[in-house]
Amino acid sequence: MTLRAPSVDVSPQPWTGRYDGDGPAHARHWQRVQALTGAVETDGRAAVVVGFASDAGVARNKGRVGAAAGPAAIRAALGPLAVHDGRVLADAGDVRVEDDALEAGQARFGAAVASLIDDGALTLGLGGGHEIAFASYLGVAGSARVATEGARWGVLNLDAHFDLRDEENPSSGTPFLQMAREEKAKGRELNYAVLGISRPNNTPVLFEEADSLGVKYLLDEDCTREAAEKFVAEFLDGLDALYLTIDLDVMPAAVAPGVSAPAAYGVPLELINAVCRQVAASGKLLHVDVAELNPSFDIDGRTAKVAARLLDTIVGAALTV
Ligand SMILES: N=CN[C@@H](CCC(=O)O)C(=O)O
Ligand SMILES: [Mn+2]
Ligand SMILES: [Mn+2]
Repeated sequence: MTLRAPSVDVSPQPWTGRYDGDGPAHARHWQRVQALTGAVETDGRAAVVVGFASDAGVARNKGRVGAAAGPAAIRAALGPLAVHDGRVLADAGDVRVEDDALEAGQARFGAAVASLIDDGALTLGLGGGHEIAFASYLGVAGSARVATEGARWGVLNLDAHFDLRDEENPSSGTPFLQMAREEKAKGRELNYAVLGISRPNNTPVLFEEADSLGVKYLLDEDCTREAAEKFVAEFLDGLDALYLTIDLDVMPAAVAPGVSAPAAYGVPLELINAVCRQVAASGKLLHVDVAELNPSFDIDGRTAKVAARLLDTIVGAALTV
């Protein structure tokens, strides 16, 4: 597969980790990741990291800022993890949102993701607040697979929140309503499912918005393993392609403290990990992103480690189908 560096202003970031030796017996992501500059020839399908270093959406949504440092923290947690298979990982670099220039940053990220999907890559977006989701949407909807070939696609959000706020100013609380409106303008309906919704953390108006848009959702309290896998299987059934977005606040605060809005209840990590594997193993996964990591509220890097572990699960399952 030939990967080309995106034409937007990004450059591959440093990766570090423990060194035990060279060769496959000692392999860790930091040793294997390929810097995506120019054109890179890979052995089979590659997963390509694109960061979205943005505080703008959480700031606009009156949250606790710090998510712009998320991409570097996820790389630092993923770098040391061992690699047991022939997976190929590349790093395109970070799109950086300066101050409040959110829409321009989302457009740059979308362009980068679309071109990498068109090259055949599985793209991994590292947030950033959940405003990364609208940036990801621009990439998915702009890819040839969706825009030209007309793939039936949907977005599965693992999140305690709907993020369907109706606000004049787009933020980390609005991306899925923005997507629904964009799709409507194209004469289509957004296929949107959310797993992990916390009833006390979403007001009635958000449930009404979700119902009026036909959003499928599973409450955090109803997330047994069986119910979650059935929910995801039924959503996947009607689709050719999926965009998976993981808001780390879907997990309990003890597991994911490093977010703007930690969850009192949350969906257990083992269930979120199982759903990630299920989606990646379906062969339909087009793009995934991880949102809301705020390293300044993290405890001993545990949220970053969770993000890295989930990405490791996804890449392993998606590239070995
Ligand atoms: N990205 C979305 N965040 C949540 C935050 C909720 C909260 O601060 O309690 C939302 O807007 O609903
Ligand atoms: Mn959330
Ligand atoms: Mn969210």
